[in-house]
Amino acid sequence: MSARTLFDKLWDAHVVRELGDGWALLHVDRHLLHDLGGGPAFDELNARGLRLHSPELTFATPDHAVASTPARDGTTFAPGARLYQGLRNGARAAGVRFFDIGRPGHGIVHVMAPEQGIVLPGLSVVCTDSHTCTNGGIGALAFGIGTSESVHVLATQTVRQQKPARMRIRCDGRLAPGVTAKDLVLYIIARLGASIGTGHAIEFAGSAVQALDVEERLTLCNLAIEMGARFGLVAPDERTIDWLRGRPQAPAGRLFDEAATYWRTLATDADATFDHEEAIDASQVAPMVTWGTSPQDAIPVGARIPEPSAPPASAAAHHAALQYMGLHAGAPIAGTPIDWVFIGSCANSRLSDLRAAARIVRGRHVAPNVTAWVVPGSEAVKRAAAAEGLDRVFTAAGFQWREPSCSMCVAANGEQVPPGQRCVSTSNRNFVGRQGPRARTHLASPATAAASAIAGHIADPRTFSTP
Ligand SMILES: CC(C)[C@H](C(=O)O)[C@@H](O)C(=O)O
Ligand code: SF4
Repeated sequence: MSARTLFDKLWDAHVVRELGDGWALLHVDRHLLHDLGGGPAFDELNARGLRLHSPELTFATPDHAVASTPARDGTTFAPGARLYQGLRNGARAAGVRFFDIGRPGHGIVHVMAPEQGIVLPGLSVVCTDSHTCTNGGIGALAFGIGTSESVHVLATQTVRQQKPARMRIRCDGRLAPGVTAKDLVLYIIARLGASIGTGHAIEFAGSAVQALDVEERLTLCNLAIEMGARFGLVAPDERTIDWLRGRPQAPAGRLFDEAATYWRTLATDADATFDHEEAIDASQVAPMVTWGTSPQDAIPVGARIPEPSAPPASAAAHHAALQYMGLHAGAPIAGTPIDWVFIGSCANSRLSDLRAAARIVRGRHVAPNVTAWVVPGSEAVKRAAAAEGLDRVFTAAGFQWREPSCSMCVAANGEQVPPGQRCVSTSNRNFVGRQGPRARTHLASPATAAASAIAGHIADPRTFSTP
């Protein structure tokens, strides 16, 4: 067989039938359900008199519309109670594993699925959520689908999909100290634009990507959709294999070793070709922060807010973004006073993210003008962080330590940044109104968010010595 990319290998392994014009019917190995999509999909399945095809390949977790308040339950955020109950009842009736809040395994769907070993390299994974691409960080064929497609998956365990073009973004060189995967991906989006990946599956490769730990690769692929790509991928390697060994839903013993032997075959062949290639010098990346209302509006934290550039349409958008954000071109972004810090979301709420933030926070205090939250991405992250004492590091510094939820990333559970207020957020979208009506969002890494919480303004994490 001719040389193939990682993406080709994953795709080929799942084609049930070619449908013509680049379309294929794919087998789905893991169908993930969250509270916004899962209940409605079960309702439609039932209304159409269809039966769930493969309950053992379907996994449900409530994440978007549940409160993150300490001691919450599924109904604490009353408007989300129906979604929570719809998912729970639909899952129970259909015999689907439901990871209830407060129980081991619960969390933001894109955090708990790889963490639990539900998602593995080489598997196809779908969810009614655009950030399903996160799972590509361990070499899964993972992509977001719509609710009617989810009903199709429930009924048939297959999905119709058009094969995208293949892109490789090679990142070589070393990330400087204090620079993280979040900074790298914001840098890539700023450089190549928020639509560079449209119609493509992006493989992130090169020495800088190989040097990332697995959780950082999940962060990198999480933002593939913010460059327009429904698939982001990193080839599984020994780090991936070590990270997955012993996960609750992963195979064990000899079966794990056999699976790992297969995973080692998935990397792109040396002579495989891509439809589009880009190269990034990772040594040039600084801690990044966004100034505008698209993830591509990212600049180094030490830079000035850019002047609008031609053509006029983009200049108008630039002005609108500055106005929405209450900022002025030419001013330094660092030093901008803030009101909120949100450390959470499927981009940056894993244990390594909380450790990075805690390193800066330890022994310091949140500035009096700032309300700062830590929302761990899963029950397992929350418990592991607490076992290391990170919860106390944060609370002693004046942070709120909350329960796993999407929370203020999308404010679907009512947890909003108040109108006109400014938030440094470790999430992945800074769209108009994303964190609440008129809320102003600056995307950044956990270290930059932590440094900003302490400083009371947007701050460079490298200026904080860490003990
Ligand atoms: C609500 C959900 C469908 C949505 C998505 O698809 O990504 C959300 O998770 C988001 O991050 O905007
Ligand atoms: S944490 Fe944010 S980006 Fe991730 S699934 Fe939830 S709402 Fe979407």
